[in-house]
Amino acid sequence: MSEAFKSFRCQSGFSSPPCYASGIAPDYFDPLAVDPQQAADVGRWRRAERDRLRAARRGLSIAERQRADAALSRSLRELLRDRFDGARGLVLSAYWPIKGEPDLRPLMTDLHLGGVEIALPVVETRAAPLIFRRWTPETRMIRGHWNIPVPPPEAPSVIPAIVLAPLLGWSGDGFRLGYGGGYFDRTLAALKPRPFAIGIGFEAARLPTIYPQPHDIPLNVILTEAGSYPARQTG
Ligand SMILES: Nc1nc2c(c(=O)[nH]1)N(C=O)[C@@H](CNc1ccc(C(=O)N[C@@H](CCC(=O)O)C(=O)O)cc1)CN2
Ligand SMILES: Nc1ncnc2c1ncn2[C@@H]1O[C@H](COP(=O)(O)OP(=O)(O)OP(=O)(O)O)[C@@H](O)[C@H]1O
Repeated sequence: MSEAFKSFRCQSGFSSPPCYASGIAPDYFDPLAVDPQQAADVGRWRRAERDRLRAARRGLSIAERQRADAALSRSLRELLRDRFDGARGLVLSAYWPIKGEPDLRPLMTDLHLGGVEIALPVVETRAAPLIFRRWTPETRMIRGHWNIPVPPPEAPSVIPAIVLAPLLGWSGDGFRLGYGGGYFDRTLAALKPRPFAIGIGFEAARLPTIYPQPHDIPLNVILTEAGSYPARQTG
């Protein structure tokens, strides 16, 4: 018996299949459950869409961005007020904008001053769930994986109740296309209880579908500069 399997043995010493099943993490994602040909086709389509969407986003003017950032900040504030009583005392994971993502940093500061605990995602281990570190306007950021600015290791690690997920692409049924690392899906799959996930993106990045795969987890709501799309009531 391999070392890995030994650790799943029942207390009683029996090693029946149900016993193994109880030892497998409920968020385990089985790559063999996916048709490899279909997964390869979707992967190719997603890579092409990511390139197209990144180019389209680069084409937005400064004025269009500023209008979208202001509209998104307003509707996020309203959502937090209506659904979370303002989220005072809750941990909200935001993001440090890269590659033309909507910039909500002024709102991060306002929320912090209003008593919301702000965190930022950090890739600490590749191809693993993200961790989250506390951010305040005084935090001195360092360069993390992919050069994304992140809080330093001294910043306390926290578990968010609400997570903002920047969208490269999105669909009306609540699915997200990101940069292809699978980080948000892994993180939402691993966190118990699952945080309330809010997608933040541009209206123009809407797709008819992202061809959801078994690992894709829909967001609870998607906000764009043009509206709010309630995908799921709870996670
Ligand atoms: N501003 C911001 N911060 C964020 C995210 C985000 O989308 N936006 N993330 C949201 O998740 C996490 C970082 N996401 C990442 C996603 C992909 C790769 C990456 O290495 N991409 C490879 C392709 C990977 C593959 O295809 O397997 C590449 O583009 O070369 C890195 C970080 C955490 N922080
Ligand atoms: N829960 C999971 N467990 C294991 N692997 C996963 C999980 N979720 C996603 N992945 C892997 O990550 C890869 C990329 O996923 P996907 O195309 O959905 O990325 P993405 O959501 O656009 O990326 P990101 O969230 O980093 O911006 C998938 O091919 C999948 O194999």
